[in-house]
Amino acid sequence: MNTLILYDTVYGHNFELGEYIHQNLLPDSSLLSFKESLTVKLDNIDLLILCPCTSGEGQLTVNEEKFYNYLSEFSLKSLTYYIAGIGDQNFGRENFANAVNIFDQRLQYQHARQLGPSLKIDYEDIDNGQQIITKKISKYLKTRK
Ligand SMILES: Cc1cc2nc3c(=O)[nH]c(=O)nc-3n(C[C@H](O)[C@H](O)[C@H](O)COP(=O)(O)O)c2cc1C
Repeated sequence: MNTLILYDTVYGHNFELGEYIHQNLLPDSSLLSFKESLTVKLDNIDLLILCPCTSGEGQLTVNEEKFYNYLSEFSLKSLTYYIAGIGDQNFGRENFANAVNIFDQRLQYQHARQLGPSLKIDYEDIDNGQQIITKKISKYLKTRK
């Protein structure tokens, strides 16, 4: 299985989340920043995990936006994806970790398959988020065997 984990980060939380998934759940995956992702041929990826950072008022970062546009170059019908992004609830319900929603809508629009419901994690509740992710991905890996 060809697995790619992408993150963007300002303060490090989403990088650490990507690293957690990489080290503990998907050790054979590649872990890259969104900035490094624009040369990856997504046709060759089976499982895409996104740990996006939310910036501005519920917006993508510049590098996430580039990747968002890059997605349209590919047919993603055989891609499975999972999105888990850390944000800050103090930015309000509409804006909280909204990068997760933006990518979810885009990937659904391109008919990619969801591994499980996308997850928004508050930066003060990361341990709980990691537990949910661990359960989801472990279950998925068992069903693939
Ligand atoms: C300028 C700025 C704008 C932000 N806007 C949002 C936002 O709209 N929604 C949100 O959930 N978090 C927002 N955040 C908070 C970050 O998403 C949050 O701190 C998160 O932990 C950052 O992830 P990181 O540690 O990977 O950089 C913003 C942070 C900054 C500095």
